[in-house]
Amino acid sequence: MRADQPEIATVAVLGAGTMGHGIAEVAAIAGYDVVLRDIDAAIVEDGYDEIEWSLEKLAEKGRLDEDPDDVAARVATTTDLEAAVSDADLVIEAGPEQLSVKQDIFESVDAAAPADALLATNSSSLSITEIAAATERPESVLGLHFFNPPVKMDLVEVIYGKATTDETAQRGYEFIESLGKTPIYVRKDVRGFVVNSVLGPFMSEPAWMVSAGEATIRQADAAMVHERGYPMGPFELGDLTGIDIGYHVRTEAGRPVPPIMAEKVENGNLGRKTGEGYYDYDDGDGSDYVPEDSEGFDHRRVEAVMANEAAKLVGDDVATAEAIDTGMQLGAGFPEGTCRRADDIGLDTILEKLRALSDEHSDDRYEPADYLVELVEAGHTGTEAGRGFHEYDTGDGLGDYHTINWELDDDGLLEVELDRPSRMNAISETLADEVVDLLSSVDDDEVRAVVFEGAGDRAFSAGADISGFADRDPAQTSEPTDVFTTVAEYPRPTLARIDGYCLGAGLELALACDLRLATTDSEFGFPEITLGLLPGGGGTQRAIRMLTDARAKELVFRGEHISAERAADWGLINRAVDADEFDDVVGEFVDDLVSGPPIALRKAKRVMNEGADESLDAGLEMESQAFALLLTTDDVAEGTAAFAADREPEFEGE
Ligand SMILES: C/C=C/C(=O)SCCNC(=O)CCNC(=O)[C@H](O)C(C)(C)COP(=O)(O)OP(=O)(O)OC[C@H]1O[C@@H](n2cnc3c(N)ncnc32)[C@H](O)[C@@H]1OP(=O)(O)O
Repeated sequence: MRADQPEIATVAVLGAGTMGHGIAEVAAIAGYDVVLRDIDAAIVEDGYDEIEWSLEKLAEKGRLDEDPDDVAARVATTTDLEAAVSDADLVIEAGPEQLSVKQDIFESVDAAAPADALLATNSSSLSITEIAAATERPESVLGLHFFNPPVKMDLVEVIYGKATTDETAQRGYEFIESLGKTPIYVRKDVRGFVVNSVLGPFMSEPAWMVSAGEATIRQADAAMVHERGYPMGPFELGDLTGIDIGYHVRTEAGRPVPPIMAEKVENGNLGRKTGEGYYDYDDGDGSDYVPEDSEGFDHRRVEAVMANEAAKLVGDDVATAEAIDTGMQLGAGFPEGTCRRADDIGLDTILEKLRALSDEHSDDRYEPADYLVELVEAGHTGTEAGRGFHEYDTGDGLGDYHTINWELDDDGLLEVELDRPSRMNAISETLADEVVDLLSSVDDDEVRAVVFEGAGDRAFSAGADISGFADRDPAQTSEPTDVFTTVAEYPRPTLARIDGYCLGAGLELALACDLRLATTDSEFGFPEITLGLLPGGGGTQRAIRMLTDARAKELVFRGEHISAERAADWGLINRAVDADEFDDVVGEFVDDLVSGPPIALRKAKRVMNEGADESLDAGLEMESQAFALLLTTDDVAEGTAAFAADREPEFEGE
């Protein structure tokens, strides 16, 4: 931010509908003074009531740090546009999706808002450049595209219009970060921005296939959900968002409309809102596809067209591959980013598929993006090649991981963050592999202790990633206990720092650690039984050894959550601590672990873990051998000397 630009303190939100009041609410939660404006007093009051209702709900769920009344008190309401924006540092327009309406609003805002205010539109489909043209200061206008509902959705696209300056975009980006949300830059004003551009083929390609009799609706939905792990099928999603919406987007862009889509719109079958769309919700069972319907669907075709769209965006400098992947995960709930998935499939395979489709159908939409061709010609064909859209670790360990973050500090503390907050840090195969890779590659001699934690403020981890679970072939599923065994056997003390849900495989990971500390708001459980499974990552065995028989079986058989207090009372965790003391308590534990004698800690861990499965005599024998060995170490000399001198010992692990 330039020195002459004001800190954002006051935000004016124009439009009190679903998006407007949602944006006003998240801004108020983040501490901004907000003015919510709409043309009609009743609409503004409805919007304000929705904010109050939503804040109460957040407070009930323990997801608000303040009293809801105090947050709501930061939102003022008005119908006077000039009054709303005259003191605003940031104006966010969230009116109807009509260019002329938005241009009228921006013209008025331009006349009334301070000269240095940032002017944003929440448009999801209109041109930022054309909206900005209604002002005398298009350089200060940008898109801030929140997703619905803003309170729940983490992603915001920060979009440049043609004249938007870097300073303007950066101020918008930093504002979004200050809301605790995740911004991605969309550096050119392209139709659909990033998320809707890539989501387009997810919905339209299956529609072309069904229109041509190459697939059925249920087959496509079942395959994309149960085989490829998407949260919804393309037709199910079309019914939810409204088939007419996709239809209008395509016609306005001058793009052909798949016949099945056109037919539905002509017949007024627009989806859930009309009771019938691709599925019948009034007289039928709605989206009633089952996993078995998926057989034979060419999902590669859909994913190839999506990857091609992503390649166009990267090649045209609209967005980076990282931004696209973040956008698709947080904005569309995809299990992984489109670029990352394309890299896993292999960009050469994707290119081949597009060329084959192009030969077969001679349609522009299969024309490979220049950037995709360049990557393949340069040998950057994806994960296996070490580089594709992204760069990959080539097997020599300690790479830049995708689903975990890690840091090894000078004291030897290795912090590992499970980083899939939009999926409650669910443990995917990739995440499990990355933890194993990290622990096997890091130099043990430099590590004195390991702390695992979950990203975000909702979960340590809500378990194994359930997406596509039902359809997974057991023979193809990698050994689920690998990661848990690696953690359990890691030769340094490990600690799980738990704040939020700790369920299923998440709890199994925590149980594989030596120590577990949790905030009192955390919840524990093995819900696997409710899915027809059992805790398959060592959970049954560790729980039965750690708890009484009755308690372990209660956890596994009932699948219920238990509170952190009960978990501590049962001995499942070491402590349940109030949130405001949590960091201090974790710090005290960690200090002891990283400053303790490394060899003695390593031996103690091993003797205790292995001895527990042996007879008492065998365990005592292991203990006495370890004790004798420790007597020969420098650390013992240091420990006893420090005791005699009444000072803190400095153990070197020698
Ligand atoms: C061998 C080991 C096997 C296992 O571990 S099996 C898995 C066992 N775990 C579970 O069954 C827990 C599943 N999750 C839940 O029950 C709920 O979530 C919570 C109670 C943890 C939280 O509920 P709420 O506050 O309503 O949040 P939300 O909308 O359900 O979750 C936010 C997003 O996170 C995704 N998610 C949550 N858990 C998982 C998971 N385990 N695998 C994959 N995704 C998960 C959701 O789907 C959703 O995503 P979207 O926002 O796109 O709808």
